[in-house]
Amino acid sequence: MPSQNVADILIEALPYIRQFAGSTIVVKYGGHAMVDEQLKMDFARDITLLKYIGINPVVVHGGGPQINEVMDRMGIKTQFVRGMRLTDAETMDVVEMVLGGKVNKSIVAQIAQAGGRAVGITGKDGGMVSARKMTIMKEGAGDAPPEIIDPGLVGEVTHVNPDILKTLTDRGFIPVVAPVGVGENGETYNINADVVACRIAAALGAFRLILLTDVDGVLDRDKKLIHSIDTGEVRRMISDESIVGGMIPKLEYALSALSGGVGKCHIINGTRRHSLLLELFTDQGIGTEVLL
Ligand SMILES: Nc1ncnc2c1ncn2[C@@H]1O[C@H](COP(=O)(O)OP(=O)(O)O)[C@@H](O)[C@H]1O
Ligand SMILES: CC(=O)N[C@@H](CCC(=O)OP(=O)(O)O)C(=O)O
Repeated sequence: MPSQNVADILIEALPYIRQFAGSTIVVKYGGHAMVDEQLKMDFARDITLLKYIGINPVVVHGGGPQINEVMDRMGIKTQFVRGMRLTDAETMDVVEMVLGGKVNKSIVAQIAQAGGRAVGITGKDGGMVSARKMTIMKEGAGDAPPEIIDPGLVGEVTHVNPDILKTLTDRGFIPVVAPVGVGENGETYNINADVVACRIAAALGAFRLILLTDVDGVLDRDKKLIHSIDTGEVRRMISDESIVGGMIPKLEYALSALSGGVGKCHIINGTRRHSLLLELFTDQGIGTEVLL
């Protein structure tokens, strides 16, 4: 079991630091990994540390549970299909306020407290994330044909222009991106954060893509961690429903990021202290590696 002490991790890290210097690492920070203030501060410190040692981290965050909490308070019902929140205009307003406002700015503030210089943006800034309306195919029960679902203002990414991210990282800033995109006619889209992280990682040709969630990685039916998973196994596990919900887009888009040129992709448990450093800087690594 790897140590959880930062100093110990760093001693083991030296050869990796040399290898990773100057490279870009995209970190998807899932809403379920934002458990408490201590863990959030640890995350901010780990991201800042990466920048200090010459790596360029780009944070793409979610905030699903944080949106749910506000929707609950407002008495608005919410529903997910295949890991996507059905998004009407009212929901879109809440999503944009929570993700682009509260969640984004609190990550920026915590990185600042840790000594880093973060800039919080959404996919709308600098024309970064272009999107169009997504349609969702839901498997029919038994022999029933698949159902086509209109998810409202849920977007699929059509294009990522990474210029703004490159400008920020080149100037020493840490970009923190909320997963909101813009359509051809200026309309706002709610995009699953895993999707945005994977597409940004591909657009940047990232060396690593790390998806932080609230489970140790992809688990089998006995809840045992799968250390590496490839396309065939992902397909099998989705069709026999041992992979469901938010894990579906995570894996599907992680695979497309790898085909898009990302070096390596790992799904790890962000509720474990310093999991990011343990993944990057230890031989054993943690979590699940996704392979083509
Ligand atoms: N086979 C599986 N292995 C691990 N987690 C799974 C699996 N199938 C579904 N999940 C669910 O996926 C969740 C992670 O996805 P999601 O809820 O979107 O998290 P995040 O907000 O971190 O992106 C896990 O908490 C778990 O409930
Ligand atoms: C379309 C869609 O589902 N968008 C997500 C965006 C936030 C997100 O992805 O957050 P997590 O990474 O914490 O799950 C949502 O509305 O919850």
